[in-house]
Amino acid sequence: MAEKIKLENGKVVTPNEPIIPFIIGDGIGPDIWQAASFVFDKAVEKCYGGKKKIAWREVYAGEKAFDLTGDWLPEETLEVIREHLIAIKGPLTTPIGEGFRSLNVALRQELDLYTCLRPVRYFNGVPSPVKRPEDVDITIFRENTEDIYAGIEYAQGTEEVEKLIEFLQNEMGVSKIRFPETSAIGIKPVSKEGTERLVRAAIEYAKEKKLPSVTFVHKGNIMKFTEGAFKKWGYNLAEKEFAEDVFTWQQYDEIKAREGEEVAEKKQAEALASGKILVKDVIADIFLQQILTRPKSFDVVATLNLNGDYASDALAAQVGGIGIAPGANINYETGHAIFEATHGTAPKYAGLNKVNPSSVILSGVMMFEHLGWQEVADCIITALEKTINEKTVTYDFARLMSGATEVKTSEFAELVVGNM
Ligand SMILES: NC(=O)C1=CN([C@@H]2O[C@H](COP(=O)(O)OP(=O)(O)OC[C@H]3O[C@@H](n4cnc5c(N)ncnc54)[C@H](OP(=O)(O)O)[C@@H]3O)[C@@H](O)[C@H]2O)C=CC1
Ligand SMILES: O=C(O)CCC(=O)C(=O)O
Ligand SMILES: [Mg+2]
Repeated sequence: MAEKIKLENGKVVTPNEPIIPFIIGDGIGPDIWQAASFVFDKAVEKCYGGKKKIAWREVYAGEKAFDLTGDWLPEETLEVIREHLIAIKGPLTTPIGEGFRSLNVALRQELDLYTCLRPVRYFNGVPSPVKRPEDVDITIFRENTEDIYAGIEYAQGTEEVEKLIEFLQNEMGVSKIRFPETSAIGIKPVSKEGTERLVRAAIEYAKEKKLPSVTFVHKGNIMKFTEGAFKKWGYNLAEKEFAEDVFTWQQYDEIKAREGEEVAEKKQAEALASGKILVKDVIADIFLQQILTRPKSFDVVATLNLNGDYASDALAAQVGGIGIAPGANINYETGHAIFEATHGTAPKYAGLNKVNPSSVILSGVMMFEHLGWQEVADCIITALEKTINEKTVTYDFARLMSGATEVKTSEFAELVVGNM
């Protein structure tokens, strides 16, 4: 019997026939969803021989929702996901000139899915532009509800922006708006609560997976009270809530100021030798260089919304591109999660049965792990790797590989299933 997934004592409880809402998505969405869901169903069948299966329930968002209901993001869709906890989606186009800045962002905000979790690792055989792609094994915890990404913006020439600029100049003494007559204004909210819950989730993850470091990526040297505070609140939270588990660069600096560099070095070395997680930070621009020059320095990354967006596409490129970049949007307290690829709707490929479905397939792998169906996740990974190693791949990999056979999205899915 089809049943809802539940959260009991903070743990996901998955029935044998869980109802999982899905959004097909716009652009390449239908092509990749068809391929990915075929892989999911076959893997579940292979692992459980009919004893377990997914009861898929389609919900609408984006162009399909608009065509059917006149609404880009119907309330019913949000209600169904709220009720069923877990969902998976294809990419959604942002309707230009409509009320939503981005439907994807709106879904994250409405359900308060504060962590955008994007693990980036190399799969054997995938073509990459770097020499040692296997050195990349970095999990991004991107804050998903705040920052300049929250969409609080006022267009140039509007009454609102005039009011805001006048307030900033006259009430707040701001004199740095270079061209006040022709400026638009964006607002960047970054809170202590928002930072703390994200950083807590990132450290919990590092603890659970026994990873040696968590790095805060920020631009706090310039944006001191938002990105700088993210770093400060992050360090304080780590030291307060994870005193037994971490050693931080903030502690290092304090010991160094008090007792000298040698002592600080010694204490850090002792802490790390005893298995503590090193909590450190890096400024966002140099981070983009260091992920190329020494990616092994990073394990878990906790960062703000916009930094996380840029970093996830940049890191994806290092391990083969956005065609193989999965993700999840999660609220660890309520248990709500929406799994989705890192990429968008790639409109020029819509309906061509051409693009790589691996990002959605791997987002499904993350979903199966989250549900506790590890054997299904393992079965898909093994078959996917085998298919890539056989060099039967979609256009994005084929153009970078020698001796590859280019296959269509649906053919790739069939080959993956054949390799299970
Ligand atoms: N979560 C979401 O739903 C997201 C939605 N979007 C939305 O998507 C739309 C298009 O955004 P855009 O900036 O073009 O970014 P996209 O990620 O949609 O596409 C950019 C490029 O990435 C490559 N690509 C994307 N997906 C795949 C895939 N599955 N397999 C192989 N290659 C792939 C293609 O590269 P190439 O040209 O080299 O072949 C494509 O042209 C916008 O409306 C944007 O707002 C964007 C990001 C996330
Ligand atoms: O919502 C969008 O249109 C873009 C979102 C995005 O790029 C992302 O979350 O990585
Ligand atoms: Mg993005």
